[in-house]
Amino acid sequence: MPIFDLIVIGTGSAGATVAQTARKAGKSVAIIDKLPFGGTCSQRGCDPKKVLVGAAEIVARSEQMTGNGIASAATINWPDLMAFKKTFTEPIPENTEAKFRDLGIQFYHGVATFLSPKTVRVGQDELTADHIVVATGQRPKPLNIPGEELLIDSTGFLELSQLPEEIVMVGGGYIAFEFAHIAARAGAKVTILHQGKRPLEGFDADLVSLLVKAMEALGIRILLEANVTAVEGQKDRLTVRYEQAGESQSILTNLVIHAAGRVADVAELALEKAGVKVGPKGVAVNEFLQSVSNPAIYACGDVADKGLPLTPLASYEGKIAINNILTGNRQAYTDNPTPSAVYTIPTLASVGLTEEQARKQGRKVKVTFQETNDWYTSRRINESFSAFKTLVDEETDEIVGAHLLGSGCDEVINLFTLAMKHHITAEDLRNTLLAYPTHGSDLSSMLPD
Ligand SMILES: Cc1cc2nc3c(=O)[nH]c(=O)nc-3n(C[C@H](O)[C@H](O)[C@H](O)COP(=O)(O)OP(=O)(O)OC[C@H]3O[C@@H](n4cnc5c(N)ncnc54)[C@H](O)[C@@H]3O)c2cc1C
Ligand SMILES: NC(=O)c1ccc[n+]([C@@H]2O[C@H](COP(=O)([O-])OP(=O)(O)OC[C@H]3O[C@@H](n4cnc5c(N)ncnc54)[C@H](O)[C@@H]3O)[C@@H](O)[C@H]2O)c1
Repeated sequence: MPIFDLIVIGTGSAGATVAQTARKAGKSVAIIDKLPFGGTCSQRGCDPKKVLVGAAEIVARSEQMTGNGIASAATINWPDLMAFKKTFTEPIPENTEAKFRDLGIQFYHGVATFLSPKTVRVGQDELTADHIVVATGQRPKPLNIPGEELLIDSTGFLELSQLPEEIVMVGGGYIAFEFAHIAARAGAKVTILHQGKRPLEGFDADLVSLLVKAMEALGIRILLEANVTAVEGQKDRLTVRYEQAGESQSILTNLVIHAAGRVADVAELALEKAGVKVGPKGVAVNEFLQSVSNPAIYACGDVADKGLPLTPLASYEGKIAINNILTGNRQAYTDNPTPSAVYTIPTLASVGLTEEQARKQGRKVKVTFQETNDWYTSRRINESFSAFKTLVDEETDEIVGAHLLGSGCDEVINLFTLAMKHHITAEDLRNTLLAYPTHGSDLSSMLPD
């Protein structure tokens, strides 16, 4: 039985960070993945998604400017766009494998399953190690409805060779909103069926309602408190059945996409054989990202029950987990300001507390909210929906939350994050010179005097 210092399960942002750092520190390392190496972000998530968003932005920008110097709007050629996307995703597995080989990391393809607290099986191999890191990410949550097998998930959407005319998204979070914009800009008729009262629940309600208006102006239908009960039909002739306000309704469509959330991917791990406890949000870990029930096991990234399931956190947690394995639990997980963006057009971005959260916590904050479609940065590109909301602590003058809607706000949110992380006050920010005219130069006008 091969014996290692460390086994890592998962080759995504979290797992790869752990394996590479451990190997560079001289440890013998094995890494396992059931899918082509490289994880979600680079092959089935952030990166390919944003290639498609890039094309959708060109369509949106050219539509906005038609009649203002642009003769006609651009259109998307879906097969060409997918071919371009593949130039990013296809090299990933080979490049990842080559990196592991160069570093001397032993790699295994297949499903990892625990046999005991320190032993894992992959295919015919049984591997054992002093420490095992679970970095297996998330998978779409089961919907438990008849016809569930007729839906495709985000991975399926990012692989579509042709875009159908009509699409229904089940769910009202990141994936539903981002994919709805891509598909609509590529010419599809999109309906979002969301079970809750408001979509994108974690984001500022005022900005989300403006974003919803922007989507409706684009022709995207958003149905709220709509509970999908079944999907029927075959191939590209599907009926989605749902209940809304006590009434049974249905929609005929060509494609139904699962965008109703993701859960920790622990199904095949047999974690009970390793004595590893799992909570509703994933593997239960302490502040050192160590399993609360088996000290030989650590978990990081989307599969761990700490932090949000976002790429920057997966790598951050990977670094913490491996530092703790190498040095004996010295680095506690701390909540950093974590920016997040929804790549719709206009983009929605957020960091820190929402107004609702600040009020619940009893924080005394100055709240500044304004629609900015008449600001130069929006008018220059003829953007109709843009706004911001900032929250500044009344006593310390530090920013506790920033919420932005509009072009460029996925970059501007990083300036707010820097200010929050390094305790730069609103006054200091207002007095910082920033290149003009840029989206960033709007920052000082978003802060109270
Ligand atoms: C469509 C989509 C778009 C996204 N867009 C963004 C974005 O714009 N920005 C952002 O910050 N985040 C985004 N995310 C989230 C981001 O992709 C994840 O937070 C990040 O990839 C998590 O990394 P990870 O290493 O924890 O897991 P992953 O990258 O998911 O890696 C886990 C790996 O473990 C493997 N695995 C699972 N179980 C087993 C097993 N039993 N045996 C062997 N291998 C196993 C899987 O095959 C997978 O390769 C997006 C996610 C999706 C789905
Ligand atoms: N830009 C980004 O950073 C980005 C983009 C995509 C995904 N992600 C990550 O991936 C995760 C998964 O994305 P997601 O959009 O699937 O999940 P999500 O949690 O963002 O949204 C799922 C939504 O679907 C709703 N829902 C749940 N069950 C439903 C049902 N049966 N019918 C209708 N609606 C239902 C939920 O209330 C929720 O609003 C996210 O939490 C995020 O962390 C990030």
